Amino acid sequence: MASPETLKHTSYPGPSMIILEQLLLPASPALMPEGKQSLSLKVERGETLWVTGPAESGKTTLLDHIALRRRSLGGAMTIMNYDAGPRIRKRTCRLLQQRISYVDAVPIFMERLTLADNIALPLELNHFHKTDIQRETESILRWFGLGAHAQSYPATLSQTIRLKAACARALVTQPSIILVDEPALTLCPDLRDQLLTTIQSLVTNGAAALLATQVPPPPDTPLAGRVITLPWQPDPPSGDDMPSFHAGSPLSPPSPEDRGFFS
Ligand SMILES: Nc1ncnc2c1ncn2[C@@H]1O[C@H](COP(=O)(O)OP(=O)(O)OP(=O)(O)O)[C@@H](O)[C@H]1O
Repeated sequence: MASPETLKHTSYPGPSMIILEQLLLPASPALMPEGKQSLSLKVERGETLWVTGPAESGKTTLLDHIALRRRSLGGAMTIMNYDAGPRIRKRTCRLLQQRISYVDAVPIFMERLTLADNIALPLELNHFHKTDIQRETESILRWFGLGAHAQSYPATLSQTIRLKAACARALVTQPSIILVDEPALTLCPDLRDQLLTTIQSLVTNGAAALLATQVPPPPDTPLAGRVITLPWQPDPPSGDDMPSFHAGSPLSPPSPEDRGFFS
């Protein structure tokens, strides 16, 4: 099989998947006097970070920045050892986005494609071989119990099924960074538990996950991790003023060549 054009883990040997240095994010003026906050943090390989906070505290905006969907208002961002700030090259941005998956609040589908074809799309964009695409797509459809909807069109499906499909599409490539916004974590308890269990396996293999919710995760969550609260109120500096969250060893992130994960 031709090797897909992707970022191999050897190109980012350090343990940090994400480094934010005084990244300027908006927040409701009702929460932050100037309507903005400055966030510095590191997220390591094999780490889960729960991003909590009230409505309009900047959770979605933070995920959008890490997904490289928004230009930052200021500060610096490094993703997998690449400068992901305003001067990021188009090619680097495209390659990083192939390793970042985002289950956003209102997932958008190609409405003229079936659910199965929508889920296969990230594999096609990563130039996987046809037989691999078929096998991986069928596996993840089964994994998320979406087999009966495989040939349906997204517009004909309920919101829960669309969110399930968005989760399948986000995870089919076994990404290095997984971002999940609130609805997939709150709409349906069964979906939430299955999603968190699946992400836990990817995190154990070295991925990093950021999950946004208004309320902190319950103690019995299948995906334990560090919790931060927005809007960000940094502690007074004490030597190293950047909080560094070390959880787990610097494992290699899962590679797209690892087969059968969802079988
Ligand atoms: N493009 C933008 N330009 C300026 N301000 C923005 C932009 N997008 C969002 N905001 C503001 O940033 C603040 C944070 O919004 P965000 O959607 O990140 O909040 P949230 O914590 O995800 O909220 P919720 O829990 O309600 O989803 C809000 O006050 C919003 O109005």
